[in-house]
Amino acid sequence: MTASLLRVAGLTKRFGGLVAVDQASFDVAPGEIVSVIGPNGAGKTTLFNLICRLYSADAGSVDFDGKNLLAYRADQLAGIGISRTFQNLALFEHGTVVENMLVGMHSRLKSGVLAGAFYWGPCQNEEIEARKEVERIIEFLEIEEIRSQPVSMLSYGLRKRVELGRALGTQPRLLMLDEMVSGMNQEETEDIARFILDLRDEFGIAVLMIEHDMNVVMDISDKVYVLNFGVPIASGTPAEVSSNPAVIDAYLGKSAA
Ligand SMILES: Nc1ncnc2c1ncn2[C@@H]1O[C@H](COP(=O)(O)OP(=O)(O)OP(=O)(O)O)[C@@H](O)[C@H]1O
Repeated sequence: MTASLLRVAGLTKRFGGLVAVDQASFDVAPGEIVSVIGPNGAGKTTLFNLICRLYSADAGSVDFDGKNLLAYRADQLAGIGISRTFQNLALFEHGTVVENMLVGMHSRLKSGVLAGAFYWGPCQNEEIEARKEVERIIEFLEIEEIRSQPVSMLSYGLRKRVELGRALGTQPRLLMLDEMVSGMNQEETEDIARFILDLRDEFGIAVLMIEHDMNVVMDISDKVYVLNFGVPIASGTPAEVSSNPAVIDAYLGKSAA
C-alpha cells in the first residue's frame, strides 16, 4: 500500500443551513495527480479552502505527511511543503516575472526582514540560492524570454505559467492547482498539462487540482474525486469515474441519461 502524503477524512463545512462539503474523504500519495471535479457549486473551492486553512472545518481531519494540518495556519503551509495557485490570478502586476517568483520564495527564506533589508550574511546566501532556484524554474517552464518583462504585459496563458512558477518557488511536495487551464487556448492548455506531468515525473511533486477541463482531467489524473452538492459521489481512475452513472447524471442531468 502506498503511504499517503495528504489524507482527508470526513471533512465537512457548513455555511448556515448549507452543507458545502459533506464528509469528503480521499488520499493523495506522493507523486500522484488527483483531480477534484464536480458541477458548479459542488464544493470544490470550499474543499480547497479547508485544506489550505482559509476556512475552518466543522468536522473531519486533514493530515499532511503525518501532521495534523488543521493545527496549522494558512501562512505556515508553504513552510511544510504545500503550495497553491488561485482561480483568479494572484500576481504582482507591475513586477517582472523574476520579481514575482522571488516574492513567492521569500515566504520560505529563513532570514528576517531586517537582514533582508541590509542583505547581510546568511540572508545573502539565501538570496543567491533563491535566485538560482528561480532560474531553474524559469528554465523548466520555458519562460526565459519573458523573464524581465512586467507581468501586466503578458498573455493570460503566460501569466498562469508565472503563477505556477511562483507556487513552485516554495519547493512544495504538494501543489494545489485551482482551475489552472480555465480561459486558456488549446496550445496553452496542452503546455500546462505537460508541465504538470513533468512536475510529477521529474520532481515527484504530488498535485491536487480542481479542474473543469475534462480532457485535461482524463489525460493526466491518476485519480479523480467527484463532488456534487458537497457530497462525494465517486472516486477512482479517470476511466472508472467517467463511466460511473452517478457522475454522468451529475453532469448531464437524469433526463439526458
Ligand atoms: N463563503 C461562503 N458563504 C456562504 N456560502 C458559500 C461560501 N462559499 C461557498 N458557498 C456556497 O457553497 C457551495 C459550494 O461552493 P464552492 O465555491 O465551493 O463550489 P465549487 O464547486 O468550487 O463551484 P465552482 O465550480 O462554480 O467554482 C455553493 O452553494 C456556494 O454558494
